[in-house]
Parts: sequence; structure tokens; C-alpha cells
Amino acid sequence: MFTVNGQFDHNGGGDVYSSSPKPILVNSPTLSTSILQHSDSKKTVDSLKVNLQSNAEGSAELPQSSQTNMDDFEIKQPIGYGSSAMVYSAVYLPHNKRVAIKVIDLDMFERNQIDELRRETALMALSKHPHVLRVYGSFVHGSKLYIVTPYMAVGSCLDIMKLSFPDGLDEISIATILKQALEGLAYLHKNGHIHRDVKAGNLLMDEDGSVLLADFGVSSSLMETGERGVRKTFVGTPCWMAPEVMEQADYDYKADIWSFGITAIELATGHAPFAKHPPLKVLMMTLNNDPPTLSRETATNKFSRTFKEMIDSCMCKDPAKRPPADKLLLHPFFKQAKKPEWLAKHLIADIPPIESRPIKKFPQKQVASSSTDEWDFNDEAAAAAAAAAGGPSTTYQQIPGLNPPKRHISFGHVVVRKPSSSSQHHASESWSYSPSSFSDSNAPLVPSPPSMPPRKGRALSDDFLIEESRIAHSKHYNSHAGDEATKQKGRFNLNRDRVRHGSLHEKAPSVTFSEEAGKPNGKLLYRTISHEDNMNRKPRFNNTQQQSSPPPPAHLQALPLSRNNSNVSSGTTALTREGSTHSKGGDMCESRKIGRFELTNNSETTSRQHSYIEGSRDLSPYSTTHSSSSSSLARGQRSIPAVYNQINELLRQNDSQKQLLTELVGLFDLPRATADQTKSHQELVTTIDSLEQQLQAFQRENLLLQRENETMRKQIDQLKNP
Ligand SMILES: Nc1ncnc2c1ncn2[C@@H]1O[C@H](COP(=O)(O)OP(=O)(O)OP(=O)(O)O)[C@@H](O)[C@H]1O
Repeated sequence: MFTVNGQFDHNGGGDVYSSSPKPILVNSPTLSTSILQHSDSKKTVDSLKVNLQSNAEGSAELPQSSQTNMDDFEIKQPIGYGSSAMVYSAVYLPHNKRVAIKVIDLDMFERNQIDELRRETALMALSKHPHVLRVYGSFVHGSKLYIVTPYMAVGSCLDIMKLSFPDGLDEISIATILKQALEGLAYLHKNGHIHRDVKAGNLLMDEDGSVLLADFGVSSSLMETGERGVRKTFVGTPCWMAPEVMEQADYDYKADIWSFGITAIELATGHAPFAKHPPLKVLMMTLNNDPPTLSRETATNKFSRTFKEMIDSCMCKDPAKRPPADKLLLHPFFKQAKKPEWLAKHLIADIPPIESRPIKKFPQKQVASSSTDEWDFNDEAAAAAAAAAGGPSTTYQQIPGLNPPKRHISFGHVVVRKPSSSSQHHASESWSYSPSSFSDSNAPLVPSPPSMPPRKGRALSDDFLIEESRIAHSKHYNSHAGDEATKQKGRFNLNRDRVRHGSLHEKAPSVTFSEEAGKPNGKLLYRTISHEDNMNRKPRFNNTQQQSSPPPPAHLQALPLSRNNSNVSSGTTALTREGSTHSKGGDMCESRKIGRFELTNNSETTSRQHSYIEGSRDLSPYSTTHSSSSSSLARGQRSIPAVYNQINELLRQNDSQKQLLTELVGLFDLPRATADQTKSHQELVTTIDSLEQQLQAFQRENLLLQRENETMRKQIDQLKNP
């Protein structure tokens, strides 16, 4: 049994879980061994103990002797999930206190990412502001990190909109929400931190209407870089991401102001601008288009000019022109903000608390857990089963072997590397933090350690769907650079150029996500994450995997994209008929592998058609100059209706293929490239030209086929009326 010394404190009106100033008591052999094995982390843990000790000594809030362990928690149902975590409602039994526990599977992280998580959690624990979600405490067992936070009964502002206001909120509510969030943001900025993931999904609301800025998952200490105030790492969620972050230029806390403006639009309309577009397009639109703005009249709401102006001030592409958070708070827009209770009364009065909402569905795509942890939290099914049975809430001890999903792999979700064995060791370390000893909102946060590990990256990827099964089956997919599974996993290097070129011109997975191979200009970018909307959004085209191509769009799946049954392929034709005797194929093969649009055959159809061709070639006395499988339909082998059917089928295929090509060409209708994208743009144009040529070639062939069909029809007529 794993035990962490820690205390909950009720002084000062709030429950505070903190780790003990005493050495952390670890009864798990794995954990203690791992700490001993890794002197670095031992050092970190020790230094944390020292910090905690000094905090504890300086704080009259902390009781000195109670011991807390996981038995003290009753885990209730899942209340949310993010890109890298499941969030559960729980009760801290000794004080019958409702809490939220975020469970993060450390197996998903590399060692340096775990260090980073450690710092982020420490930061969260140290943050003390009425509008910043604090962390009561955290601890690790096995490969899971448990972060205990206050329970926010209403959930996120995104939840609120999804439940009751899909088209957005009214202006007073927005002002009231945003003012609180901005106060939290100003506090973070003042203390040298960029949040980097400001969005409605990270604004949590309590039943009294108070709004807290949550999820420091990507927040970072400006001090970590050594150049205070400037960062270069590429993180954020695409729709909310500032252009300078996308460009991987130096950026500072003003990036949060951009995201804040996007969040304002999100609250006003129910979704972020460009939310319906795939990430790559979002990036291009954000970089190339005018900044998004607020439409003052929506289907459900009218907004003031002041509101629009406030948003526009945040949405300057030049970060220097955006106001800092404390100045923004003075904007007249916020004058209309009410007290939090107003929200409780007018906005959320009819919204059921999280616990009485239907249990949130996990995303469809999950990675099977291979964990052999001896205990774990329940998963949704277990929670649902318990709820259905009307029994008491399950505790982790009651559901051994059931793990929360490792991660949700689809667009917008975490894509991280499988940790090496060493990182797994470290994942088992025990570490915990106490809340800060500072009690006022101006107290400085403790600077993070100087090293700057890769950040928890937020999406810069294309509309790639990563098939989790590949990852699940690729336990060691990250161990070798050339490993097939690694390729299949399609790790994303979030370098913008690589995304651009890779997605369009590389045969290999268009974007890699490898630490070693994927350092764009020395910057390391790890994962793709997006907001919940994206969870449900299927990309139009999946990422081309090297080893296994994604299926074509559903409506085309039944269609062989290679017309094996044709011998009439034009020389440069794109959709090479593999059975074609005249097809050059070379160009075509190239074209086929361009980008994500791998025009592959349905193998079943192919083989069927092949055998049909083989069988018919010798027999057909009806071959025309441009003989095709249709023309080589063996007389006598097929009834006349069958011949007609075949002809119709061919014509249908022609139309569908034409449509596909038109779609493909349309897909490349991307925004105009800027100067620095000229090369890519030219390549894009070349690709489009090539596709257009292919389309023309195909149309020519279609014409030939039609003529051929006509000839056949005449032949059939002659047969019928000899
Ligand atoms: N303290 C809390 N109290 C109540 N609900 C919470 C709490 N923390 C999180 N949630 C719920 O769980 C959801 C997931 O939270 P989490 O912070 O893991 O992910 P996220 O911020 O939405 O996603 P991501 O990590 O991808 O940005 C939230 O949207 C919210 O609905």
C-alpha cells in the first residue's frame, strides 16, 4: 500500500492538503527503489521536502501530525477528461470534503516531461488567488499522478455552454466571467507566468458563481528560460493560440491576452473562431487572415461596441499592441460585470451540478491500458455500474485492474511518446507539494528550477487522426527512430515548416513527433491537444501513415481508386489503372503518395478486378483500340444485363473519381501564402497543377470510355438483332 504523509488543514476556511514536512513515507517498494535509483529525482524530492518543511514551519495553517493516504479518499464518478487526464469527483473522508482529483497517467510522459509536470503541479500548489484554481496536494502511485483540487460544482464555462447555451452567453454574464478570469490571469502574469491555455474549458465555475482559472497543464514559468518574460516553445490549443506562438517567435504573457480575446468570442458565440476547421487550416488562417473579431449580433445575442472593442484590443497581431492584463481590467467593458452571485442567480440557476449530469463519455478512441498497477481508479463503466446499482461510490480499492484511459487519441488530443524504462521508474516516484505559505494574491510564486524541459505542447498538427490501436500495440514505438511502430504512430514534429511540407510532400508520416528527430530549430514540441469540441470532430482526411494508409472518405471506400479494369490509361494519368497496359505509372505513383491523399486501391476489389481482367482478356473478341475491361467483357460469359450493369458501374466509378479529384483540388484551396511561405506555396501550386492535370487526363479517359461503351452498346444491339 502506498502512503503519503500529508495533511488537510481547515484553518483559514479552506481545506488544504499538503505533504508533510516529514520525509515522504513510501511503502511501495517500486517507489522507494525508483527514488533511490535516480539520484537526480531524489535530489528534487529532497529539495521539495526542504521547501515544504520551510513552508510548514512558517505556516501556522499546517497541522503537524496527521497522516493522509489514499484510503482517505472516496472516488466518485468521472466528471471530466482533458487531453492528458481524467478528472474524478471525490470526497476527502476525514473531513467529508468534496474535492476533484485529476488523475494523470505518467506513463504518457517522458522523464523530462514528468519533471515539468512536477514543476507545474508545484506552481499550481503555490498559486493562491481567489480566481486561480489551487492545488490542495498531489501524490504519485505507480504510474499515476493524483492532483487534488477544489471541486468546482458547475464545471467549466464550456460545460455551461454545451449544456444550456450552445450559441453563447449574454454580455453581462460574459463580462462577469471574464473579469474574474482576467484577475486570475493578471495575478499569474504579475508573478511571471504565462498560462498558455486560456479558454472557456479552463474557466471553472463554482455554484456560487465564482470563476477560477484552471489547468496549468501548459503554464510555464517565464523564469525557466533564463530570459525572463520571453519564451519560444510552441504550446497552446490551435484555435486559441496567438500567432507569435504559432510562428515560434519569441512570445510572452501577451500570448495569453490573445487567447483571452478568443475566449471572449468563444463565450459570445459558443465556439472559438475557426473551430470548425482542421488545425492546419486554423494555423494558416490565424497567421494569414485578419484577426478574428466579434460579430455584434448573433442569432441569440446582441453585443455592445465596447465589448467588440475590448476583444479587438486583445486581438492585435502585434503582441506589443495588446494591453497587459491589469490594464485590460480597466477597460469599460468590465464595468458591467456583476458580482459572482449574479451568475449563480441568472446564469447557472437551472444548470444541474456536475454530479447529476449524465456521466461524461470518454472519447471513443482510447488506448488500451497495459498497466499492471495493483490498484487504480474506476473507469466510466465501473462508475456507471456502481451508479446504476445504486450502491455506494466505488473507491479505487474496489476496482482493481480498472484503469482510466491512458489518453484519447484523435485530433486534438495528447500525443506523447511512450516513456523509456527510465522514465517509468521516475514516474513511480513519490512527490508532493504543499500549498504556498503566502496568503495574499501578490505573493510571488516560487521560481521554477532553471532547466527548461520540453513543454507540454498543444497542437500544431494537421487534421491527423492517430489510430490509437497502433499506439496501443506499439509498446516500444518510441525506442527506435526507424521503428515501424514509430512511423505508424505518426509522431508529430510540430515544426511549422515540417507540418507544411511534410503534410503535402512527404511519403513518410507528414509530421513526426520525435524528440530526437523532431527538434524544430532546437525547439521541442510534443503533443497535440485541443479543446473538447475537437474531440468529437473527425478530420476530413486522416494522416497518411507510412505503413498503413488511412481509408478514403466513406463515400468512396467502396470505390476502387485504381481502375484495374481499364487498359485505356493515358500516359500521364493520375489515377493509374494498375491493370493498364499503357499506363506510365511513374508520375502517377508519385502523385498518389503526395501528402495525405494516398489514392489506394481497395485490395479486395483490385484482386477481383484483376482476375476478371485476366480471365477476360484472351476471350474478348470485342477489344477496341482502347480496350478496357469493359470492352473485354467476354461475350457469352456474361448476360447482356450484366454487361449493362458493368457499363453503368464503370460510369458511376468515373463520376465518383472525378468528384474525388475535384474535392482534392478544392482541398488545396488554402489561404494565400505569405512571403515566408512562398516555397511551400509554390509546391502547393505544383501539386494542384499536377492534380488538375490528372483530373483532365481522367476526364479524357472518361470520354474514351464513354465512346467505348457506345461501341459496345452497338455491338450488343447487333447481337440482339443479328
Ligand atoms: N476542479 C474541478 N472541479 C470540477 N470539474 C473539473 C475540475 N477540474 C476539471 N474539471 C472538469 O474536467 C474537465 C477536464 O479538465 P482538465 O483540466 O483535465 O482538462 P481540460 O483543461 O478541459 O483539457 P486540456 O487538459 O486538454 O486543456 C474540465 O473541462 C471540467 O469539466
